[in-house]
Amino acid sequence: MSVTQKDFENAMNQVKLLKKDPGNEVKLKLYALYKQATEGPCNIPKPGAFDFVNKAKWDAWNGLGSLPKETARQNYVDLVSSLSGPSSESSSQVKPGADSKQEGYENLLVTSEDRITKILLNRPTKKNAITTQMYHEIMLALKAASQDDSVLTVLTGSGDYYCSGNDLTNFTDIPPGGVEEKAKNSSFLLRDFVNCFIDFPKPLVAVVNGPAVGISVTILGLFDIVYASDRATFHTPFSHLGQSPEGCSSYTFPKIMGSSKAAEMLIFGKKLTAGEACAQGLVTQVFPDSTFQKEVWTRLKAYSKLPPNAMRISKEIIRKNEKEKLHAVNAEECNVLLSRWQSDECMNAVVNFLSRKAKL
Ligand SMILES: CCCCCCCCCC/C=C\CC(=O)SCCNC(=O)CCNC(=O)[C@H](O)C(C)(C)COP(=O)(O)OP(=O)(O)OC[C@H]1O[C@@H](n2cnc3c(N)ncnc32)[C@H](O)[C@@H]1OP(=O)(O)O
Repeated sequence: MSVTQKDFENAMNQVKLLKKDPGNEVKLKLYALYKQATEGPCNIPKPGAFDFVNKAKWDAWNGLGSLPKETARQNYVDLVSSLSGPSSESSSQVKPGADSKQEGYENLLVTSEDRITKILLNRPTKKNAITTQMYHEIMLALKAASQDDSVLTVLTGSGDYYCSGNDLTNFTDIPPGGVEEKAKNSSFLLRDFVNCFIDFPKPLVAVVNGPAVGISVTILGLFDIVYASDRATFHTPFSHLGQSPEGCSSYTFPKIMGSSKAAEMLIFGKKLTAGEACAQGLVTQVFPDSTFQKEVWTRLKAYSKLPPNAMRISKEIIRKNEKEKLHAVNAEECNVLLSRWQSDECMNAVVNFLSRKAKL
């Protein structure tokens, strides 16, 4: 059976999550198959003999001759699957039954207990800022949660923050194709990431244990319930960062809180307290921090005993008329960001953040 574009994309994501370095020879094979699958036969001039790295890459790609794109795609998927082996396979599968902890994620802790799958952002020293790898891990965890035996899925953070948004060092890892290539890849990544939330089939709950920034705030409009500690704050400083709204917030926020309140947050970066966010409908309920975990988990355990099919079908009917619109909004927001990320305003803001400690 031939592989689909989705299989190919999944394989690309798997490569980023490989625990063991597969070695240069395999990496060259992967590179060559990827280029052949996406661009066809080698179409760039042969690098000079002393340009060792690019020459090795060129040799590997050129060596595939006129291998059809479809076959290259198939070979790429097969190679990745042989590298992933059973351990990484199991990392994206939730074992049915109680109390299982899934291995294989670097900055997430995914557990399944009492029919609830909990995805914990687990990078507390960086306030749970989301690295490129974490975007992929969260997508894999959501995919696994959508297929496991749990009936509710929870996203929460470890330490004092819920999440400080996109890790701003994601801007520093510029590939040979330059900022434009990085921006394009990031735009696809962001689109896929947000799509996973739009399409998630089970009730999805955010347990906002502390301050939330950027994308961790905007995607809240795609959750079914948002519980917040009274320590939590909600901040979307997009203009300060030379960026623009994502996570479908340009559509969900005005709908949830009205256009002027949404503008204060999304254009002017007004930070809301948990109480304010609740009054504006972004948060379902606020709990005192001292009893937050106990009260929330007691409530969620009770909800998890409700008939799962009824909950899933109710979610589907509540959301289905919006899905097409949300996908269109997501695509448009990612497209706008593609040029925002290449703007001076954005670059300067990122440089300011990254150099702030050096200035102290
Ligand atoms: C062209 C390339 C495009 C690439 C794009 C990739 C895909 C993008 C998808 C876009 C999606 C989303 C947009 C957003 O989310 S915008 C919001 C981004 N977040 C921020 O602006 C927050 C930045 N952080 C802060 O303002 C502060 O750190 C804080 C969260 C208010 C906490 O302040 P604090 O004083 O209490 O703690 P601090 O010492 O600053 O932080 C502790 C360590 O954590 C590091 N850290 C915190 N947040 C981030 C972050 N977002 N990115 C990277 N690092 C972060 C901080 O640097 C400290 O580290 P260290 O101890 O100095 O090593």
